[in-house]
Amino acid sequence: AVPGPALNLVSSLPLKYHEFRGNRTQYIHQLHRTYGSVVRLAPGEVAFASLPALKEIYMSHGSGYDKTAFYHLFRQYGTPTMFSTLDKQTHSQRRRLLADRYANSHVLKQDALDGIRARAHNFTAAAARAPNQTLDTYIALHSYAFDGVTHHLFHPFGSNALQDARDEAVMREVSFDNSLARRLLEYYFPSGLPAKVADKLGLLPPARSIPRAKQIVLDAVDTTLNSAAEQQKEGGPRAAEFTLLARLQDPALGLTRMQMAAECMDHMAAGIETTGDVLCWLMWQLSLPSCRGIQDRLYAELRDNSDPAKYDGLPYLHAVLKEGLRMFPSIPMSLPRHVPAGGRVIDGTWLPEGTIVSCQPYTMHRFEEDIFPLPDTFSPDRWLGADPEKDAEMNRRFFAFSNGGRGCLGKHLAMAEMKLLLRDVYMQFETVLADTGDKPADMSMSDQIISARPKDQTCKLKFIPRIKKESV
Ligand code: HEM
Repeated sequence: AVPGPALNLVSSLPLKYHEFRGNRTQYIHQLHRTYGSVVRLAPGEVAFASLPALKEIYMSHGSGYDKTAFYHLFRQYGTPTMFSTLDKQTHSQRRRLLADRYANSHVLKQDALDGIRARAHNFTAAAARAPNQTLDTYIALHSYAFDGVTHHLFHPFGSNALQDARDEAVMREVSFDNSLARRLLEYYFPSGLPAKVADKLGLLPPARSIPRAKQIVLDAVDTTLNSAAEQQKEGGPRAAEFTLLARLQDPALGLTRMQMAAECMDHMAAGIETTGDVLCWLMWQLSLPSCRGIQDRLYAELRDNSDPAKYDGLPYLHAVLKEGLRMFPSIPMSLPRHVPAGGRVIDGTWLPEGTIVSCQPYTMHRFEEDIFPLPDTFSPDRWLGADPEKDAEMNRRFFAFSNGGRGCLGKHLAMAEMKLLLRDVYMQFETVLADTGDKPADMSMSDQIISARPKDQTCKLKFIPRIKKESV
């Protein structure tokens, strides 16, 4: 039998209780710490925290095991997307058509990268002019992520949330969504009855409502479709060649207007929370007094390599970001998959077909302490070791972007965005926690549907210019 609390063998209530409280990831992590690398979550659901299980579930047979119906929650405009597709074949057909838009060589193309650089510049400009040098980095980083991803999706129709309050309001609509409980109810009770009852009793926050975000995407799709219909009038508005939208509109793909919009919307959502949250946690961590030495070392590396083209090959910057992704993976929670027909043995445990199985990045990055010693300590040095075998062991367990055929498509874009931002910030500023006189913000994890965010959704940091400081 799979180890775990006796109650979990007969009831899914303990798991659901923690899900509704936004605490699924920590609950599963604690179960692993108590029961080991395989634990029973609920009658038909088991979690793993080992490399053989990760490989089997996510990397075997092409794309690994099929996704569960949980992913239907990610349909956009009521239309399936690549991410929400359960069936492997349909998924891989779509992925093959879109993958080159996110290849590293494509992300690094000048037009694509210049837009991200401009947004990183907007961020440091906002920090430089912030009253009392203090910026709510939660807001500014989510604006940055929004601007960066929409540049890649549909430039010149991308957002400018760092400079334009109307666009910032769109980012807020998406990032401050509070519909976790309602969406879980939809998933567990598709009939909709419990949600209706809870509504009547005033127990639920409003349904997810992102009308302005939906409109931004539809406007971009429609503007370019109309101009295509007018035989691509010279100078008429159209999506830049490097964008996802330009690819989606290729007539050879045969996609409908709503399919294009749904795919763009999905990638937009995938690119705001994830990148914004990792950067927010990481900059908060770096701003703690204990990390002052880390900031100084990062600054020294950036100052000695000031050529902007070199940002990608800087070992310490890379190690700092990797450690941020290890400790604060913005999709920390278990990624559910079904055991295929006939059942399977996963890391020595036989499970019948249909069992929901998963690994979670949060635990994969902490559980095996011989691989990740002092797992709750922020230590970029662990990624700079001289032992290639040890590095390989850590990298095999690195799961922030998932792995295999359904792993993150946008990871090169995300890495470029995060490195460019960190480079620009830490070359110019030292950051410290702002002394606002308020109670410090709660930065602990609050699980949403698949992603997690800092609980209070605010993070005020003070940006002290390096040059001024050095010349004092
Ligand atoms: C730090 C930033 C990011 C992190 C940590 C992250 C993480 C992940 C993870 C863990 C998955 C797999 C989820 C699952 O199986 O349920 C995923 C999928 C995906 N991500 Fe990201 N992501 C990030 C940024 C981005 C960005 C900027 C984009 C750009 C559009 C993006 C686009 C996607 C897409 C399209 C998928 C679905 C791939 C598929 O179904 O084949 N992500 N991401």
